[in-house]
Amino acid sequence: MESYHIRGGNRISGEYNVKGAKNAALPILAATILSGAECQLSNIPQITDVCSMKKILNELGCKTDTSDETIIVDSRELVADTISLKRMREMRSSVFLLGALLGRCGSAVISQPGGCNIGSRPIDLHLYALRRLGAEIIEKDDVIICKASKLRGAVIDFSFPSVGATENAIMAATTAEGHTVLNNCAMEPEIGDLQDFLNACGADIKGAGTKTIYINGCSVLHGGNHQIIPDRIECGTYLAAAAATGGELILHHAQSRHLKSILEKLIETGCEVGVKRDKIYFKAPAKLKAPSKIITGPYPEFPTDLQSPFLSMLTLAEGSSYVDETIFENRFAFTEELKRMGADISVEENHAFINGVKELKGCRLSATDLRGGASLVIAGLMAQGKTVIEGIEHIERGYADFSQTLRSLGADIRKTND
Ligand SMILES: CC(=O)N[C@H]1[C@@H](OP(=O)(O)OP(=O)(O)OC[C@H]2O[C@@H](n3ccc(=O)[nH]c3=O)[C@H](O)[C@@H]2O)O[C@H](CO)[C@@H](O)[C@@H]1O
Ligand SMILES: C=C(OP(=O)(O)O)C(=O)O
Repeated sequence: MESYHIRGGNRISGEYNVKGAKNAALPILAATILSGAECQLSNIPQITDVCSMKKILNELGCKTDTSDETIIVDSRELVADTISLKRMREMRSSVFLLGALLGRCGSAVISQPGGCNIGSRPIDLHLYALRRLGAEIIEKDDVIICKASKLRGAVIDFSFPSVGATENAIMAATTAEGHTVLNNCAMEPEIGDLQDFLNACGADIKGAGTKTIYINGCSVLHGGNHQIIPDRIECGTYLAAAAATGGELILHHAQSRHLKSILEKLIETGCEVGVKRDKIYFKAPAKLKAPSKIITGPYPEFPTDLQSPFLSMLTLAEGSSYVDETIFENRFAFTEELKRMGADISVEENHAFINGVKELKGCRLSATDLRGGASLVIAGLMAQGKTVIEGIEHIERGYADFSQTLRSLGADIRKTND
């Protein structure tokens, strides 16, 4: 079983090239199916979720050719419309195959997607949108069978701005007959990236990044080239690690306009932040101050994916910090592990109260989800003595070369197989 061994106390300092966004790369890889042609995607992060998505594409008949951070997907010949239970369970993003397959061949057979254990994560909004576009959906035992002899444009009103449901609806509507209007959409930058990729393949989509998206269906797409946007969550995680350890960072290929709520919180804790084109210059004080309450919410509010790294970072801050998690009902599980290190945290429903303590003690910890896992690594970097983190497969779903990157930035961390 692989684990990270960390000896705390070193600062996270240096320079880093931010990788492509996991949450943009995964739906866009699925969307290559809609093109029915060859697409070249660059700035693809080398993470295990991308490997899982490539396996699914291959099993459906797509040919993939990978070199470093570029993938060419040739989706001319599809041989299947069914995703196995095993592949569906590997990651949440397997659900994107639903919109892509329906749009391409009018049928898809899937099951409930797996992924991080951070809440119940139903897919009712995805299914609602696809039904509005004319899909017939039968849910039987573990299997979800979707069919549409013809998808037709529709007005779709989301009751909540779900990121994944917005993306699945965009994919299915891209090749539907007629116009689609999506209301109360999620506005995350990764949705804009999906729009840009599909438009590069000949789609007619406008409005991503706002609450309303307009799609003129077109029967045939062509191949296209696209560069994935930088990962704002990876960027925020390394900033939290530097802030937690009194470090200094220069991040290259960053998109600071996607990081507004994050940089504002870091400035409140006493960090200095400078931005020049695609670079972020960052310097943390010796001791952080507790910021005003962190409340997660749909973009542009504070991202739920950075709630845990920030909470971890605040365990040694001066004063009391408050965090409200409004997106996922089970995203404080990692705080139990932080408490074993000596953190003073109490959780009531979706509120966490953190009283800054003088030190954390190294411990043997277990990661149970991606961002919670990254936050345990941050705690290990801050702690006295040695921390061992198990369950690192969760972390490597979303961070490329996590331990090597942290080591190159000064951490005493090693990955072992014991
Ligand atoms: C691959 C990807 O992009 N993952 C991101 C995406 O996940 P994901 O697309 O799963 O997140 P959603 O925006 O859909 O989920 C937000 C909330 O809506 C609920 N919901 C969602 C869909 C649905 O059909 N019914 C329903 O009730 C969820 O349970 C959750 O409480 O956005 C989340 C919120 O920013 C991020 O944490 C994830 O990193
Ligand atoms: C929850 C996350 O991802 P996913 O939706 O892929 O499970 C995440 O990136 O923090």
